[in-house]
Amino acid sequence: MNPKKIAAEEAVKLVEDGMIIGLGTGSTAYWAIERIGQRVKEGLRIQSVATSKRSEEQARRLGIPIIPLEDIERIDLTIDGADEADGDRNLIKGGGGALLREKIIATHSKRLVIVADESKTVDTLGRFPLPVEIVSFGANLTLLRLTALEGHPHIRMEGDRPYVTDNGNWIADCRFEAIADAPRLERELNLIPGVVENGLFIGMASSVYVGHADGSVTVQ
Ligand SMILES: O=C[C@H](O)[C@H](O)[C@H](O)COP(=O)(O)O
Repeated sequence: MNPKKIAAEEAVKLVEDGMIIGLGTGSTAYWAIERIGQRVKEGLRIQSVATSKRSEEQARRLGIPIIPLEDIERIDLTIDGADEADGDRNLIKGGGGALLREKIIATHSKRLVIVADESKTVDTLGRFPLPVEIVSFGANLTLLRLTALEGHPHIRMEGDRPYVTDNGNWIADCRFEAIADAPRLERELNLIPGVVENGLFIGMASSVYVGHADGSVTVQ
């Protein structure tokens, strides 16, 4: 039993005919997209928007209808993964670099359902390095501000070059270890010029589907 797969497949039971679905990014959201693809082949009628180029390619390969964001006014349900989820369903996201598109889609979704295995559940957010998307211009100065917040930032690398997001930006991974006041940190980070968005998703998730090794799924 793959806990990520069973959590994702359970969440896909929420998808109904006529919905506009936000497709998440990552190794857990992957299974949700696969299952949605199967259901589309069986006759499910939905439209979707993707949170990354990777997920869009997967959806197109599976025949899931993708619509441009400019053409929609609502998203009914988004199913996405997370790097950490606390007991209040606050999240760290962006381990796969998709946080900006994910946050835009999540903000405009009537429901954000998170799918994860139990390794992602935590008491306090922050052990997973918090991804912060920054513009490359003046990145060294932006890093100084992140350091002043005790974020111990490191530019994410891909080989010997900075990793570049779907939006052409860089990611600074920040080690806060334990984030005592996540709403405040989210605001402080986004006030830094050069920061585009950060991976704290506070009060956004409607539910978290957690897959366990014994094949069960619990919903928080
Ligand atoms: O940028 C990536 C996303 O936020 C992912 O949803 C997150 O990193 C979790 O990915 P995974 O399911 O692969 O652990």
